[in-house]
Amino acid sequence: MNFMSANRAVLSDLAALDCGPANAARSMLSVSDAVTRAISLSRPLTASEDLDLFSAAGRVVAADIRSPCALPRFDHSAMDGFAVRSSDFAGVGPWTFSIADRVAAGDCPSGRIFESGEAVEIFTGAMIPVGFDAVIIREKCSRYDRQFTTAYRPRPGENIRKAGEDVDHDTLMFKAGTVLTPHRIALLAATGLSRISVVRKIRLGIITTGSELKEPGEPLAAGQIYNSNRYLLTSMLSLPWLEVRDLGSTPDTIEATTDIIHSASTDYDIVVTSGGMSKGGEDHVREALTRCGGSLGVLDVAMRPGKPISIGTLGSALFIGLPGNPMAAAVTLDKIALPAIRTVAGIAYQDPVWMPAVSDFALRKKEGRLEFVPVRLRGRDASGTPVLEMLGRGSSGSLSPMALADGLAILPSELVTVEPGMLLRFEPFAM
Ligand SMILES: Nc1nc2c(c(=O)[nH]1)N[C@H]1C(S)=C(S)[C@@H](COP(=O)(O)OP(=O)(O)OC[C@H]3O[C@@H](n4cnc5c(N)ncnc54)[C@H](O)[C@@H]3O)O[C@H]1N2
Ligand code: MOO
Repeated sequence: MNFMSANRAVLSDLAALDCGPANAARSMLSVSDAVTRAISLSRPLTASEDLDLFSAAGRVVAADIRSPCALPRFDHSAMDGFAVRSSDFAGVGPWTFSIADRVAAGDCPSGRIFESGEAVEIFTGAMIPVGFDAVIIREKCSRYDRQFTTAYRPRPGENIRKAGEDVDHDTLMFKAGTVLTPHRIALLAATGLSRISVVRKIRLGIITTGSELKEPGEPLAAGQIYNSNRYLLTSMLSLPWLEVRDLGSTPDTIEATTDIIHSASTDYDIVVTSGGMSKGGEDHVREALTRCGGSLGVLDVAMRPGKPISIGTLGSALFIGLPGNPMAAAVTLDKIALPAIRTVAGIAYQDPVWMPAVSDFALRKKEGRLEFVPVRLRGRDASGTPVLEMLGRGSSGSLSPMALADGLAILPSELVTVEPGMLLRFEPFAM
């Protein structure tokens, strides 16, 4: 792929950047095929529970929700001022009105029919009394006791929020699978709904594998390291609709790995492992999964980092085997495994948020692998496009590039050289 076609490709969808493995690696899946397959292996959970609005925040809607009423519920004033009839503004102003009543938010207007030349003092949020079709803000009026004068002619409808202009009665507000963000919870509250049927929390167990692993705080012997993936994965999966259980760490033996995967298989909707995915004599996860009756549908993906990512099934659970290298674990969890995990919760697939950005770096890469590079935003170029600074690419065992990055630059699989000034797809981290 040359410079110009790379610049064009960045603006199309991921599949266009992701032509998959080159000849040398035909057995590998492209990233987009891996995501599609991972999603197809995931069975959406049907169990639900009814929760109050506080508890439902961040959870996934289990069944379509229609509005039980219109919003606003009634025509009301958007400003403090005077409710008037636009037909009372004949000829040339100023015009004088008598103040015949007063309505504040929460009041029910008297229902009396007002005469021409009468106005009602009104406050933000108050119901518009029958017969009035505009509100003049009080700053445009001079008040003298029970009268006011104004030189301002309002438009019909001015400063009136109409019933139903936000939401109509009985419209589909949220489809099943919608995540209840704060704004959505507020909308439900405004309609008066107090209990919501949400998908029961997905039970997800995390197993870290590796004889070299110790926990932070423990003494380290030569050759040992601290288990950082346990904390990485638990924090990345700290989502309101997931119930994550840390199932601990296991040494690199086929027996221990089989035992822990077997015991997780009945209690969890999703089992995630880290490490032991490649093909060395110390990597037992794939064999252990087979011994537990599981199978893999995603196996070896044309990406860097994270090639050994594997996804399959384990009884009725979804199985996700992440590579042990920390950066590979983070990228594969985010890009391949999370779409599958979200599918189990009933959340529809969404393309990652991205923007075009300009590289300030040069590098050579292997053809045939979609590459994810940790980058930091470093201002904007003369045309206002964000500029990306590369933060290390060498080792998927490194943690600091990811820790310092604002997101990932995506290097198309066909690309072999990145040059400064090249337009790249930048996917920011969700902070
Ligand atoms: N002969 C081959 N060797 C490797 C291949 C290959 O295709 N052929 N693939 C390489 C790639 S790519 C990756 S990624 C890794 C994946 O390895 P595993 O999933 O088997 O992971 P481990 O070997 O167990 O560990 C790799 C690395 O990461 C460290 N690690 C593991 N778990 C943790 C943890 N919980 N916290 C912190 N660090 C962890 C581990 O100590 C190793 O340094 O395989 C390559 N090799
Ligand atoms: O996926 Mo590995 O992450 O290339 O080291």
